[in-house]
Amino acid sequence: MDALFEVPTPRNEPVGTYAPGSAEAASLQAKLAELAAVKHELTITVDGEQRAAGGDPIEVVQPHNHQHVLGVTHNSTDADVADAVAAAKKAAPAWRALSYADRAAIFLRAAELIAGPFRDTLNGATMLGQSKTVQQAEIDSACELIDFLRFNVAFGEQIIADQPRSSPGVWNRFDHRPLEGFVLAITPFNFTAIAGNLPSAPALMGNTVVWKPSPTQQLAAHYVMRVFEAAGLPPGVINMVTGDGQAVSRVAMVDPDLAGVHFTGSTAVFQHLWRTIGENISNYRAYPRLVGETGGKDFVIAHTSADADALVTALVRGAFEYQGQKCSAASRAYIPRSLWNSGVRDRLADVAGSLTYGDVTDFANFGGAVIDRRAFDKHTAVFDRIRNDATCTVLTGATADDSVGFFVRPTVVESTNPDHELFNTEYFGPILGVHVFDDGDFDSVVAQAADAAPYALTGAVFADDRAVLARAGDALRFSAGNFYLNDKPTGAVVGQQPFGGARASGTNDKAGSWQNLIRWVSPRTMKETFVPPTDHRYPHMG
Ligand SMILES: NC(=O)c1ccc[n+]([C@@H]2O[C@H](COP(=O)([O-])OP(=O)(O)OC[C@H]3O[C@@H](n4cnc5c(N)ncnc54)[C@H](O)[C@@H]3O)[C@@H](O)[C@H]2O)c1
Ligand SMILES: N[C@@H](CCC=O)C(=O)O
Repeated sequence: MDALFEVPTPRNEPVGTYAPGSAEAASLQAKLAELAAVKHELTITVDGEQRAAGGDPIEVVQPHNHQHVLGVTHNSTDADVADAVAAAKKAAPAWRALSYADRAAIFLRAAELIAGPFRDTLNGATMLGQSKTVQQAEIDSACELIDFLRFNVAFGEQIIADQPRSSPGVWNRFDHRPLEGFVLAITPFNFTAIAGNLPSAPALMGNTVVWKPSPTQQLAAHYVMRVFEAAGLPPGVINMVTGDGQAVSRVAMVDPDLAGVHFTGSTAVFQHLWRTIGENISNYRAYPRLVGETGGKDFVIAHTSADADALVTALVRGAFEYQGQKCSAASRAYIPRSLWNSGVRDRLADVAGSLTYGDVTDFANFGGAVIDRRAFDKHTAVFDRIRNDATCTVLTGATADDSVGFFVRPTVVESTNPDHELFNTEYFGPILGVHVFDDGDFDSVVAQAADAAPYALTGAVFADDRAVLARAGDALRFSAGNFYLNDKPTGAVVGQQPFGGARASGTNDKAGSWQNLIRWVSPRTMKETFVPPTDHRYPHMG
């Protein structure tokens, strides 16, 4: 049917509380038990068919209980990826011929399925597979993913409605075509919402997709794929391949029909993908669109006028929720000496030291484990270096225990050296570096912090003095794509704080906004002249 429709006005999904004794807590606990009791076969999905990939097996475990295997996935082979690419190309003509309303309806339906019957499944899979507490899973795999799906439909409509002007006797139009070819979505372990958004955003705009999730997020990714199917997504529109990505790099990245890459993950991997495209640039049918959101070294800078309680709460939540494994996590703080000595140091160390990290199925815990052995080893190596560094004082933490799960304690380290690795290296875990400065040095500290790290993702300033907030905001203008005044630097909400950073943090195409979706269309400008001229001569020719 060809008609003009107005899409439903999106609203942010309310966050469930899962309070002790509540029906929602009981329902989720039952689902957690059900998911943990099964050893899942975590397949690829190509052209609507599920099958095991042909490469080496990979065990997907609970990070907080690494002996518990949740399922087995396999590395995809070159042939698996080639099949997925072929399926995406085959599905493209019918998918892009479908009206925007029909495509949008599928993703709106997916949002309602996640809000309803699939909510516990996605939350449970995210908790068990990625070691998120119920609060952290709820804001991710339920609310943020639902929000992406609902808001993207409205943003897509806004893009389609944006049309050029027309002069008398002429009708100018934009035909917002999808890209020619297929889009490759490569997603990180830490957010189920990002994993669901990266393939679905280009698909909404009419593209077909090959999606490779992270092996450590594969349990939740498996169920996101089932949601898309249950919502009526036709076979081949989103094809999921599994494993470490090597075959994707060998096959999909160099395919002449690669139309775009939608990536979130580390800076190093994105730069590798970009280089691969650069090396093959003359082999593609069109220039592939590159959208990548990557690492961060996110700051909190306090002024003497800051509220100490708000500052400590923001540091604890910003640095230690989800074990610091958010690209937005506070990982470096700059605190004036008077504030530090009048209680902030002791309260921060006390609260951080009291946080409980454990089995996330016990809802009383504040956090879980880091994602895998590699992350665990990286943190213990950092602790070894810090302990042997005279510029560093550990206030709490710097211990780790992998006997049951990959547990790393919330760690606060004070360093007298603002050029220390604590202030420029992404660890992606629960380590907060603190530099304490003389009260009068605020402006010079802001200037140093602005460029101390190669990243520019998130950052926050705490002050009660408006002139200070304004001055710091100017000095830090290019140091964070998401900038917070008197709030923690994590927890962006779709439609409210469009998310993304610049410099080494990515292309800043703002997930959860029209600015991301516009990368997945290639407009054709059309001009129709109703009564075309029939004489080639101009008036000045007499
Ligand atoms: N800026 C953001 O919005 C944002 C959001 C979430 C995470 N992150 C960043 O992601 C990182 C953590 O996530 P991660 O550990 O999953 O990142 P990662 O870079 O290790 O992996 C990301 C994805 O790339 C795949 N991959 C790795 N090598 C590949 C290759 N050669 N070819 C193809 N695919 C390959 C992985 O399997 C995974 O699916 C952190 O740096 C974090 O800051 C950024
Ligand atoms: N958008 C999330 C971070 C995503 C990266 O890991 C936040 O704002 O905390």
